[in-house]
Amino acid sequence: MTDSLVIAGRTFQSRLIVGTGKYKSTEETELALDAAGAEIITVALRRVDLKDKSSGSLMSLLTRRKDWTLLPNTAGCYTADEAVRTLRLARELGIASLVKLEVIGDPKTLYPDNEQTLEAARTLIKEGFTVLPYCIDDPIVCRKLEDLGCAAVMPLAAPIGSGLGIRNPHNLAIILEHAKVPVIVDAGVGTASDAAIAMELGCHGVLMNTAIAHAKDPVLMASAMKEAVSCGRKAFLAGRMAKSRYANASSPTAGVIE
Ligand SMILES: CC(=O)[C@@H](O)[C@H](O)COP(=O)(O)O
Repeated sequence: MTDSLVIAGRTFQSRLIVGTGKYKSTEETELALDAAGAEIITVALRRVDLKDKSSGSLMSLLTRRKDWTLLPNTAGCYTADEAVRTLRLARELGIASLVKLEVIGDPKTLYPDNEQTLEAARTLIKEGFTVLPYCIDDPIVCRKLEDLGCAAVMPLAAPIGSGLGIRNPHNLAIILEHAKVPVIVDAGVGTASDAAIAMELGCHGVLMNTAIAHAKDPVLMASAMKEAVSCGRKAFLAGRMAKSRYANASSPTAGVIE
């Protein structure tokens, strides 16, 4: 059975999107990303030297791995204007037009600024970018982003780097009920069960960085995340049994021969 993630007409086999920050070395980054089986790799435009393709640099790895789809992101941008300018620059350097829009509202929570995110999305979409916005887990903001033409919505599970896991499964369920574009949980995943829960809820993918990069063994955690996303997706497709307050014997008594 083929069960692919489709974003703006592009098909991906992996539903796990991973970041490239916080690793100890470029070698460790590559090993972890391979263990995650990720096809879409996000890179913070403001945190890497895009022109440094020297041996051992992150850009040399990202340029070499033609099998990865780069998802440049605007981490560290606090206004729509900054985010738009950052992505225009990346486009001039030939980095893909599929982009992760991240406009941060404050450095302590790293929560997104809704107004600025909407404004930046509007401009970028007009300019032909395919926009995947990081956003709050608010069904209204997600609907507005979708209405603007975003190719997916990426509500957070919890604050970036917090590892707190899915804080509001009910909001995610409402977002999923109404969205016609993929819903990708982005940020705050701490361990494999968080990723599985997101997928069991029906999310179309999970984006994460810190849970893998800051695990004691990032490569092992990356492979755990790969399996968790896949298991969660299978459980969602299989459809969970109904919950019941009372027991229901595994060997039914009806028809038992006395
Ligand atoms: C890499 C990236 O894009 C982060 O800004 C993202 O939101 C991941 O967050 P975590 O580090 O909490 O997984």
